[in-house]
Amino acid sequence: MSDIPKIRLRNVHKAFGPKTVLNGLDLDVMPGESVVIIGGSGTGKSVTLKCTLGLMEPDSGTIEVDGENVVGLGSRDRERINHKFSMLFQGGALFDSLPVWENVAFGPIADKTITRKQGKELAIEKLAQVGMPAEVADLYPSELSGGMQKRVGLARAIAGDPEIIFFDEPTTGLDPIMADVINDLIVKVTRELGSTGLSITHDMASARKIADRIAMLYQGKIIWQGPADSIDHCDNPYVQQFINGRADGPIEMAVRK
Ligand SMILES: Nc1ncnc2c1ncn2[C@@H]1O[C@H](COP(=O)(O)OP(=O)(O)OP(=O)(O)O)[C@@H](O)[C@H]1O
Repeated sequence: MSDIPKIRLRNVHKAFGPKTVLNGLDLDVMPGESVVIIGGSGTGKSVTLKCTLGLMEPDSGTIEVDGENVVGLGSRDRERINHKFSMLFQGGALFDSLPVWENVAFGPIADKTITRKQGKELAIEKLAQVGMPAEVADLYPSELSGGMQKRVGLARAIAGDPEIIFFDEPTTGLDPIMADVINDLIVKVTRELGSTGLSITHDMASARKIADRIAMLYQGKIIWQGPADSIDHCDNPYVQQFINGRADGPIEMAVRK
């Protein structure tokens, strides 16, 4: 494993008007590692993801991908970096007007790296990887359940063999069993590809399952990080309050201030 992090955030700051959201955030994600950022609503998980993806510029700090600072890149360089990424969006973000196979193969077809015929073959192969039969390829997103849409979104996220996959609340809106199926699939497909994963979630069951390392975001910083299986034994009171879903604790006191 290389010593250079796949993703490295250093001293990242982001404010909206008077509201400071990220306040010196540091985080490393090593090649092939799966890191899950947890934290309460409005703590800046999405802002962190958007800054890393280049959808939002941090006010200061650096964000490196494979050792290259990507903050402030021009559009051509940004496109080059974005080719390393894919994302599983919270709502699936499928195009309703396109059949499943075109949704799955959308990126490679749009990039003109494959023909439409090859795209359909690729889609069927990727659908199989997420446990879906070939017949699903010709259905439309509206004909699928939420869990199936999520699987199609996952098939799309892996279609271009990305080096890094971002997962935005991958289990939101799913029942606990389907959520577990999706978590297992995330682990399976990222291992098969050898991809690096960066996810954000509130769902501790999901974090425990898909993370090698969990990082907790609070008041604009990572206040604790460690192996997923160590989180239950950590003595950080903020983490303990969050993972046990307690109303009382230091997090509530901070909100009351
Ligand atoms: N474009 C924006 N303009 C102004 N404020 C924003 C913008 N984007 C995010 N914020 C603010 O930044 C804070 C963090 O938002 P963010 O969406 O990152 O939280 P989150 O941790 O992902 O929350 P949730 O778990 O509820 O999705 C919020 O107070 C939000 O209102």
